[in-house]
Amino acid sequence: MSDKIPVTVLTGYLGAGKTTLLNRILSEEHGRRYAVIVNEFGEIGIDNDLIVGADEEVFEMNNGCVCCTVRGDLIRIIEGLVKRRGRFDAIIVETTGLADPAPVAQTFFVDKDVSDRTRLDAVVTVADARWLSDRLKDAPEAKNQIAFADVIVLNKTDLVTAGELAEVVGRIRAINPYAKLHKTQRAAVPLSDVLEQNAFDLDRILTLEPALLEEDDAHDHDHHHGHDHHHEHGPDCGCGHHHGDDHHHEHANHDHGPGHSHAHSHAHTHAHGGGLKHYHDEHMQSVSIAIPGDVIPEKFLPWINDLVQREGPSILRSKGILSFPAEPRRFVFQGVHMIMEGDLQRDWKPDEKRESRIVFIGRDLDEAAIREGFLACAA
Ligand SMILES: Nc1nc2c(ncn2[C@@H]2O[C@H](COP(=O)(O)OP(=O)(O)OP(=O)(O)O)[C@@H](O)[C@H]2O)c(=O)[nH]1
Repeated sequence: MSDKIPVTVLTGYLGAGKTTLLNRILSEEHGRRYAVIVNEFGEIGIDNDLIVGADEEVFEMNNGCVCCTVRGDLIRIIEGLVKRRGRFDAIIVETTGLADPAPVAQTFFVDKDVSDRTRLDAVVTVADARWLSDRLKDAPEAKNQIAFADVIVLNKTDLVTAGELAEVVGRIRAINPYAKLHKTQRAAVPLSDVLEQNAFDLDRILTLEPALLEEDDAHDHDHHHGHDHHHEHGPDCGCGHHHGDDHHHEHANHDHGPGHSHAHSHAHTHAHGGGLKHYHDEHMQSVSIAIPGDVIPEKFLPWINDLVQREGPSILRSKGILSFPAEPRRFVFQGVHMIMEGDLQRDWKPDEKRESRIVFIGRDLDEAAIREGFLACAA
């Protein structure tokens, strides 16, 4: 593994329990030292006061909305931090409850100085079991935070019945079938389940359990399968903030034009055996396609580049592991909206089945076209 500093992006809707989790992280005896970067939206210093722990350094970014100003701020703070390497082992970025995690996540790919020194370890989303279902209906940023998550801490389970909890899990799985999900009270989750996950590590990018890809819900009730579904709708960055004309998203391609609309989830319920419910989310969906063998890089690379350029606003996350003919190494890529990176990584192991697999999480994806395009790259 690289000696890059791991960064955890902690997100979640207002009041979900981010500060509770952060306090737990900072007060537990884990022998690690964390630098914490807190993004405040408007209120100065409040979260800072709530955070316990003497050894940690807390940096605040008060310059407004995380999705607009932060890149520059975050880059400056991280550059300052890495110069003082040795005083801490890892970084946690807590974002405001209204933030789209995309620009924060992108910072770790886009900025060379930052990406040379740090690696995005995981996006951890804290969700409120009592209110999440409602917020998924009326708050696009809440949905984005779920869609982006590598780890979901489903908190405040004390406030719901078992049936309500199963329902909210079903709704989460309709949006993001891949994240690890932990149900908690007071964000009490073993820190080893939240920190240092390597969820974004290019070498372990597909943390998907193969079973998740099968149409089979027998193995674990948490592993509901997101049913792909598409629907015509304009692109929607979902950031939920109104932006002036004076800011630029260099590569991020957030569409704040007339197509900016709030996604409402009109969930359909399907009762399955055992009382489990599967929800379809008409706007947020996942597409996962596997080719049982090689793809041709000269076909695949132009195709994927073109796809993320064109569909970037609606693709929240993309990941893939590819097998190229006569190439002993695995080609691994990941992306956030239209920013994508990929390279050849470790060798395929002798006992590993060489296959090519891609996953997208996004809004209103044209699954049939994506599938057709990818299959056309098969060797
Ligand atoms: N009932 C219940 N309350 C909880 C739980 N976890 C946290 N809380 C309470 O929920 C409130 C919000 O928790 P915070 O940790 O401040 O949430 P946050 O996500 O940091 O909130 P913002 O900073 O406003 O976005 C606090 O009053 C917590 O004490 C839980 O599991 N059950």
